[in-house]
Amino acid sequence: MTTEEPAALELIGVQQVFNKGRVDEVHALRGIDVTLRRGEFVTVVGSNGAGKSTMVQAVAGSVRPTAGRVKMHGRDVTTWSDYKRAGLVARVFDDPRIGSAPELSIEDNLALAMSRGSRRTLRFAVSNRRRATMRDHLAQLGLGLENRLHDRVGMLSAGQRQSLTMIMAGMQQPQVLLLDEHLAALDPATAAKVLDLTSRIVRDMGCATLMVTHNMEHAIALGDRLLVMSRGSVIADIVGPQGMSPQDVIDVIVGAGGSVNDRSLLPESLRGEGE
Ligand SMILES: Nc1ncnc2c1ncn2[C@@H]1O[C@H](COP(=O)(O)OP(=O)(O)OP(=O)(O)O)[C@@H](O)[C@H]1O
Repeated sequence: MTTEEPAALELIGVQQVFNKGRVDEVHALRGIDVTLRRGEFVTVVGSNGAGKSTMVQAVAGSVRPTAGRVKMHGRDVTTWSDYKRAGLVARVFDDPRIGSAPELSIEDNLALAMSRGSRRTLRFAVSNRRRATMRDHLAQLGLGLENRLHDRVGMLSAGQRQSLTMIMAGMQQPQVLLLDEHLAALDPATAAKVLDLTSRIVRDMGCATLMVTHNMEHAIALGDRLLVMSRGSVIADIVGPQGMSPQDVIDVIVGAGGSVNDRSLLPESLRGEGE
């Protein structure tokens, strides 16, 4: 008898109600069931307010679901704080200023990333071996940051900083990587570079990855699976979306009863026709 490896990430009937019982009550997640295997790269699209960020937060532990369970490698982490999940989960935000400490040097930020999930200490930051590892990782970016280890991160451009955050996420060796519109603030050329880096880091790490994006082309190109969210539910789970056009995905969304109110998801010819 073979023992099957538990899923890297499981969301089981996850519900999230904000402002319960008030006039402004919001059902942000209405019973989400999603499973990711180790190494799986899942992209998530959906209209504004569909619940994408809330789902990411439920995985990160920054919101506690109203109902349902979150499991990582078979372990129930539903009640774990984001701090307690730090050794399992890495997250890259849409704002490049979040995710690294501006007052600290590149070296110290990387040292923190390496120690994340264990004791947070900078004591080993001066080890030559670790510094060489940092230089190797930074050199892959082709931005010359390997020669600026002692520069403060606050001096870096948005693209350099988001690239550094991706490297830091990789160094954490997480079981689950969360990318929450992490290219949104970057110009197209920089976004393309960070996207390429993302794809390399994800393949090297072999962790389960959830990437929320408003860019349908990115979602189609990168996802082993593409999830479509609408009004707090996953309305489509497309395996191997490569080869589909944005219009094909929109047809799936509409066919599943969803709508596209996010104009950036639409092909240019259809913009202006959303709800
Ligand atoms: N802390 C909160 N308190 C109250 N309502 C919230 C909170 N966070 C999110 N919401 C609401 O929950 C719903 C889902 O929001 P969420 O941010 O998850 O959507 P999203 O799909 O990420 O949207 P977008 O693409 O616009 O970022 C929205 O109606 C939002 O206003």
